[in-house]
Amino acid sequence: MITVESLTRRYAGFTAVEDVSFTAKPGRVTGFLGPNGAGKSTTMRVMVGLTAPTSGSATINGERFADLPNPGLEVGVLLDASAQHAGRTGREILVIASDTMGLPRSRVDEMIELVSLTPTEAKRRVRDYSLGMRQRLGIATALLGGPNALILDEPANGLDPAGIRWMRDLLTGFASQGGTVLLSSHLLHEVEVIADDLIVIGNGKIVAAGTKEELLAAAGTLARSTSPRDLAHALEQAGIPSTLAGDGSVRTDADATRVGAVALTAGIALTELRSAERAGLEDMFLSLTADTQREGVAA
Ligand SMILES: Nc1ncnc2c1ncn2[C@@H]1O[C@H](COP(=O)(O)OP(=O)(O)OP(=O)(O)O)[C@@H](O)[C@H]1O
Repeated sequence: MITVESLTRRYAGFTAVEDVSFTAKPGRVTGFLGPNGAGKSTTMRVMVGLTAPTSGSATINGERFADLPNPGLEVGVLLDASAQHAGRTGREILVIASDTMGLPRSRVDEMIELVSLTPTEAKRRVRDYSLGMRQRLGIATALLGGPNALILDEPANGLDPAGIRWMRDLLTGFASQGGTVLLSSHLLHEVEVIADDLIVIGNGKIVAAGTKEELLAAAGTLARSTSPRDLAHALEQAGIPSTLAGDGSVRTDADATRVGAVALTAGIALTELRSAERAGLEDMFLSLTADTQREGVAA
């Protein structure tokens, strides 16, 4: 279990993270989403003791990272795959990490095999690794100590399609065995497939948190009609706010039954009426973070 409580981090008058609270639960993959500069990395850095909080706390299995006697046995961390020592070979990096944690050397070869680095690649210096190979090495390091929690910043970064599929299976498998996975990613399709729970942050504050089903269901209802303006008007008359999208669809937070009833009363034929859930995570993300997007995108 990863718990963040009332976490605030300020830099010289600038608030990067403000009063952020959430939990990532065992047995679940939690996706941590937000536009560039929203505060994801800062929050994750506080979790693993790389940045001190201005106030509030982050704990892993009830303990602050700095208080864990052998942190690698409790939590696997991958924040920046390119931050590994470039002059060392992949194998050397794993050997050093394994010795530091007091693990048998056999773990190193197990991990190299697990992340599908070939023995030749493992003997190559990290400076000559591709981004995807660094990412695999980072995952190997994170899993080395057999932790029950993982904190991963953009783990799919640089992976090829087969690598992304492999990462997905690895993380869902880890969670299905009771592990806690917290991952940040800008690959919304990937998060939509893999995550059970979602935390959305914008401008340093949590803008939404819940299960994926809850958050996507909260997208409301989508209706189409041959006369969408009349439908939007009828909804407005019934006290139901709606938006008329450029593609002629009418969206509202009201449930489908109410929208259907209003259309029937107004004598408007609907050509489509469904939960807007299918709009997907990308639409939800853009609408939730519209105020905090640099591009000012609206859903
Ligand atoms: N050491 C620092 N000094 C000053 N400001 C910082 C520092 N570290 C982060 N920030 C600022 O805090 C804000 C949050 O940054 P953070 O890296 O946490 O965002 P992020 O959500 O991880 O973004 P991205 O998706 O681009 O990785 C940004 O405005 C960033 O410039």
